Amino acid sequence: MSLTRLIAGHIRGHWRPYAASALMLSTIAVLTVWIPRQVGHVVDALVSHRLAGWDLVGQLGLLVLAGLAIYLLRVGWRLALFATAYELGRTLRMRLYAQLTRQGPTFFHAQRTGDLMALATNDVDAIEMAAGEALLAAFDGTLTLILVLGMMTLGIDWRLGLAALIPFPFMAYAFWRISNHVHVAWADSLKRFSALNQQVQDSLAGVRTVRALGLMKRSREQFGELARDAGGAAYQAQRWEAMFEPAVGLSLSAATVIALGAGAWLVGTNAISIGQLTAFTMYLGQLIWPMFAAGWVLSLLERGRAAWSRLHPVLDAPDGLVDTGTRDVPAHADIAWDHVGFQYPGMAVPALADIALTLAPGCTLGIVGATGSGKSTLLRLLLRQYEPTSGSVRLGGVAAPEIRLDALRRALSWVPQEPFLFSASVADNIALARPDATREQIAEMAELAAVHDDIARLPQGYDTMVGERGVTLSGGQRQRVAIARALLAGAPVLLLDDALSAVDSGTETQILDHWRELRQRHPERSLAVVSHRLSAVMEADEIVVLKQGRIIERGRHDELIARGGWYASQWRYQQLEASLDAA
Ligand SMILES: Nc1ncnc2c1ncn2[C@@H]1O[C@H](COP(=O)(O)OP(=O)(O)OP(=O)(O)O)[C@@H](O)[C@H]1O
Repeated sequence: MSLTRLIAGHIRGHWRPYAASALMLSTIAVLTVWIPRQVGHVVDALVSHRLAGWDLVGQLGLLVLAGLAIYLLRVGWRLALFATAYELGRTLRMRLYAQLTRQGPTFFHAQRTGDLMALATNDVDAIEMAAGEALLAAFDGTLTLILVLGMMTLGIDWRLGLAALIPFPFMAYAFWRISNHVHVAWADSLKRFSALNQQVQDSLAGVRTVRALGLMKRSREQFGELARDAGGAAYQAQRWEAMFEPAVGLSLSAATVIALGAGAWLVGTNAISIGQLTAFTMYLGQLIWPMFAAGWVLSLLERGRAAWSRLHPVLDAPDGLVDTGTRDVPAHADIAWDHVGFQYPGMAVPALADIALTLAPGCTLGIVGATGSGKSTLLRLLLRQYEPTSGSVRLGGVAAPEIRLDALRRALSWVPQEPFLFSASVADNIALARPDATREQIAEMAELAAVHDDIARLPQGYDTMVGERGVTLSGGQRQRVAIARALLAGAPVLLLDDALSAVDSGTETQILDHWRELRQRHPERSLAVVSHRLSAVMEADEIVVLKQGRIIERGRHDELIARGGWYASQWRYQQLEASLDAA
């Protein structure tokens, strides 16, 4: 879709404020061209001594009233129009936001965060300006131009009008050339602003690393370079924009010289009066606005077009995850990885190969293995963050893609190793999936996740703000808050993806004991635990050991110990480590 169609669609949906603005602008234009005519009449009447006393005051009063009306109408159209342009900005931002929430890892792989932020701010602003100020300035400018030219040629003298217009085709040509340059310059400027945004985002996210490695100087230099580039590109764009005004000035000066020369001759031959020549020169002055508006409108439209050409591919990107499913997750469903294989895009070797595994309701599955062996990927396929390359994931016999995404997500509570806390209170963070939960329910889940005492020690307890704008919780506290959040969501399946890695083993045991107590109340709930620490899975109904994407050992804890393989040696090693720690 082009920018024109986007704006046309917006106008159709919001025709009332646009129509009101157009009406007000038309009235302004008529009053504006009426003023020089009135001044011309007054001048002629004064020259011929026909106007004096209260008549003069009355005529001048009309001029003042016209000026006042113009002022009020200008305020009116701005208010009506900007409100609807902001509405377009809001709609675009909502579309962008919705698009971002629908996308999967592949999309975010291809898009840089800084770019996306720039789209939501700078680019949407530019489109807003094109749909607001640019559009109405175009309307107003064109209307004023037609009326003023009409008054100059038909209302005063067509020969004088035509003579005065000689410089304008040159100006139109100059405008066309300048606007081409403006387009290229603004596209470049928006791109460089994105790069700058990305650098700010990276530096903020990695500020501690930058400092720890003593890279401040290099980081400052990099930033300086990008800031210079962005500033330089914006300056370049402004320089081209600045060319519009001299082009207008030059044309008008030439037109005024022609008008005065030809006008003097016409007055001399009595073809027009002095009052008419006065009005004519005032009309010439009034041409400044349409000319200036033309330059301004072109530059705003170019800016809008450059922004739209960056924004619309993102808005139109196909959904990362197509929700084709129509079915619910069957009650008491077992989860099966049915000979699943998976390879990450662009990777040479598969992350998982021929995984056949079942998690029955009420059971616990432990997933262990060396780092990079595919443990997290197993859960990601169940969550449909990626689709298997071969085989399928099934819930109660139904293939995951046949299940509606919202139903699938309701059935699974996932806690990643690095959970995200939003800038909100601890209570709100826990109640994310159940905003209507009572404080008692929230506290109960926090107790189960062994984080209640930590929260009680925070300055405002459960009301303490956390996340970007609040207190910083430790990695272990964040993990436990996320576990409380998942428990409160109450999904039938809990997935802990190394989600106990930052808590000590005593707390880990406590949380897993609490989980077993909770399961007495909800015997159908199941749990899948990915962990490096084997103590987290030793009670599981089945433990699988992964190596390079394949299951190399499986069974219960005792069976695996008896087997004497990777699990048994890892267990011995971890036991030894724990006893050394305790000593
Ligand atoms: N987004 C990705 N793109 C490409 N390759 C990936 C991606 N995520 C993981 N991998 C690769 O897939 C393999 C399995 O990764 P996975 O995260 O499932 O392992 P893991 O056993 O959970 O590791 P860890 O214990 O370190 O968390 C690894 O070789 C990893 O490098």
